[in-house]
Amino acid sequence: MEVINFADQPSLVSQYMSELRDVNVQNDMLRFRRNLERIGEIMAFEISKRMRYKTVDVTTPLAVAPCQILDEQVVLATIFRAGIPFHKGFLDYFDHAQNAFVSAYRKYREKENFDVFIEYIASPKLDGKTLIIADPMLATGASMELSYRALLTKGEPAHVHVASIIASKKAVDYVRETFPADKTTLWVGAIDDVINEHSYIVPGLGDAGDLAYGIKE
Ligand SMILES: O=P(O)(O)OC[C@H]1O[C@H](OP(=O)(O)OP(=O)(O)O)[C@H](O)[C@@H]1O
Ligand SMILES: O=c1cc[nH]c(=O)[nH]1
Ligand SMILES: [Mg+2]
Repeated sequence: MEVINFADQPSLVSQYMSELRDVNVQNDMLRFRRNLERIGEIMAFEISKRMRYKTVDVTTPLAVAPCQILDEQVVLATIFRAGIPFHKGFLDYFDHAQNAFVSAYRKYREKENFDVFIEYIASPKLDGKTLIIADPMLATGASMELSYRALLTKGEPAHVHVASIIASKKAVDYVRETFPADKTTLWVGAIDDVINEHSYIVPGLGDAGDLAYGIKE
């Protein structure tokens, strides 16, 4: 599995990442959501460079111009709730994409132990398509794996791009073990070393869903 880490090269993504992490900036919910979106836009553009294009003739007011257009059917999947602004960034670039939505939530058995439940899925058929699954946080990797398995009930994608903003080292290894190596690419804004006893990424950024939409009960 190929892993592309935006932290390996200087770019504006680093600036947006610093604002997402910063306790003095991240409490501005509008900016927090917009930064998730902006990183989604940039990742969409970088992923688009790996896609297949075909040449078509386009009529301009003066003549016919040969133009390259996307020759893959993209499906943009996301995981509620923190995935929503990140997904929007992708959708603003892949405007002809189909979309899939999955809900995954942690149900705590006790303080430190939880199961992840998938309750909702809405997806088009996925056979032969390019699936991008966008979720800003990849902590244990459980939500991503279970969402992917739920999506596989809708068909077998030709390629899977897993897009995340912060991944733990453990989750990168987990995705490597559980996703098909020959047709998965993992895109991340940063990889952090630690996940704590509550399965939060450290240093991470905190609870992405709460920061984007407000604290839940
Ligand atoms: O890799 P994991 O250990 O499964 O954790 C990652 C999940 O945690 C976050 O969602 P959360 O469950 O907090 O729900 P939310 O988006 O509603 O805040 C995040 O958006 C991922 O879906
Ligand atoms: O660090 C983490 C882990 C899971 N979910 C989050 O929002 N943040
Ligand atoms: Mg959350």
